[in-house]
Amino acid sequence: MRLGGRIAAAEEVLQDILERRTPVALALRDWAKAHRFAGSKDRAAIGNIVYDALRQRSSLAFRMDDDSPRALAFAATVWGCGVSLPQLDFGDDRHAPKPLSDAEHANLNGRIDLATAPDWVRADVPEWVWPAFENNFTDEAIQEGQALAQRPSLDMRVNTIKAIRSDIQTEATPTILSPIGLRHPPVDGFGRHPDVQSTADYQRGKIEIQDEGSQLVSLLCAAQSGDKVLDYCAGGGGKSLALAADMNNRGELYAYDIDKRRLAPTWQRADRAGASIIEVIAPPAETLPALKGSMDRVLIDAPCTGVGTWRRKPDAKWRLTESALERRVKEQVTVLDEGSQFVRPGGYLFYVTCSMLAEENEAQIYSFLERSEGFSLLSAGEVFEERFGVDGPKPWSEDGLTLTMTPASTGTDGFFFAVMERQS
Ligand SMILES: C[S@@+](CC[C@H](N)C(=O)[O-])C[C@H]1O[C@@H](n2cnc3c(N)ncnc32)[C@H](O)[C@@H]1O
Repeated sequence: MRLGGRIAAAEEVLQDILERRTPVALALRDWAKAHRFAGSKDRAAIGNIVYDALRQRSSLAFRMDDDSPRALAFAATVWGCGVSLPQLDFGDDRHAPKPLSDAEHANLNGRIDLATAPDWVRADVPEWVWPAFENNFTDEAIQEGQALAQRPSLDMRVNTIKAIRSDIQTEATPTILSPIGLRHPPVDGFGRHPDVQSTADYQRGKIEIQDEGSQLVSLLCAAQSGDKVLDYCAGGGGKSLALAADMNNRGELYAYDIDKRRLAPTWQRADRAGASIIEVIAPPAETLPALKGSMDRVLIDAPCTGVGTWRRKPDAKWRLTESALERRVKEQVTVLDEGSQFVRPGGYLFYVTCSMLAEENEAQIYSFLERSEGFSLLSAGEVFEERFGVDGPKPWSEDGLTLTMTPASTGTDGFFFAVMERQS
């Protein structure tokens, strides 16, 4: 396919996403199925235009004075993928979109200054979420929003049950904070990340794909060999696998989730990683109640809005609603109340979200501490410095105790982390 055909295809996919609310990955897959002639480079280029358009939807629409899929596709091609204006002369390409109008041309040439846009537009954060961002990040709120609208890196965690970082055959470079992370930087232009899953190291379980932020929160749980640990919202087992490695595959590690289907890949993933200490507890979870009050560590990786992952799931940013946020907040209350019952006196409760909204984070922890007896909040900042040193990038901390990692501050996905000790 030539450039014109790729832009037209991106426009079609964006239309599907914006008008029919189709999730981005599904829309791209459906398009590829219906257009089998498109090669892998075409699919990558179309994907980049579409993802960039969604990441920066409000600022691109402002600069184009138009929020149509066509305007977004052209804007993302130029400002996201680095295509120059003369390249947009499609000549005889009959699959190309119709030629640019004078106004479109002028806008792509920078006629409208983004500096004149409202802050939420410059930050590419939905207008209704913006007050929460400003409240959290004050003078740096625009920078934080903009960092969430950039392309992400592809991070891997070295599975220390099977390998050390220097064993891995890769062009990826060591991550700054995580001592067991490797990173492929964000791709440029129409590029794509290497297919990590087809490498021998991946297939032998030596590496997992896991954002550095997710690695860091798992390491911050400081799980020790021989501990009894419960991963209460284990999902597909990403953090359970990281905890098992940190425990040197010794001890007891239970992976529970209310959703059986989400848990399902965990058995196979644990097998590949050699993480034999993971015991999956799937609903109806008859063995779960017997664990109450006996865990050294309980991790609650709570259901959340996923604001911190907007770089990877930019369609979720524009789909998020206040009622969805309210639902998540209620679920967080439930998982905290349920999961905390498993901590033994003297044990630790970890609360993690991949959100950057105080309502799901600090506010959730403070309300838990008020309604439940026997837990006290410890300083996650001290643990962070102990594990990752004092010289590297620093997360945010509103209260000096909990931590919020963000793309702008730590170069990771956004993650909130709090640690509490159960006294009695
Ligand atoms: C953020 S995801 C977990 C991701 C996972 N820990 C990982 O690292 O891949 C949150 C999970 O919480 C689960 N969940 C929601 N309500 C729950 C409840 N009441 N009890 C247990 N799990 C719950 C969801 O099914 C979802 O899989």
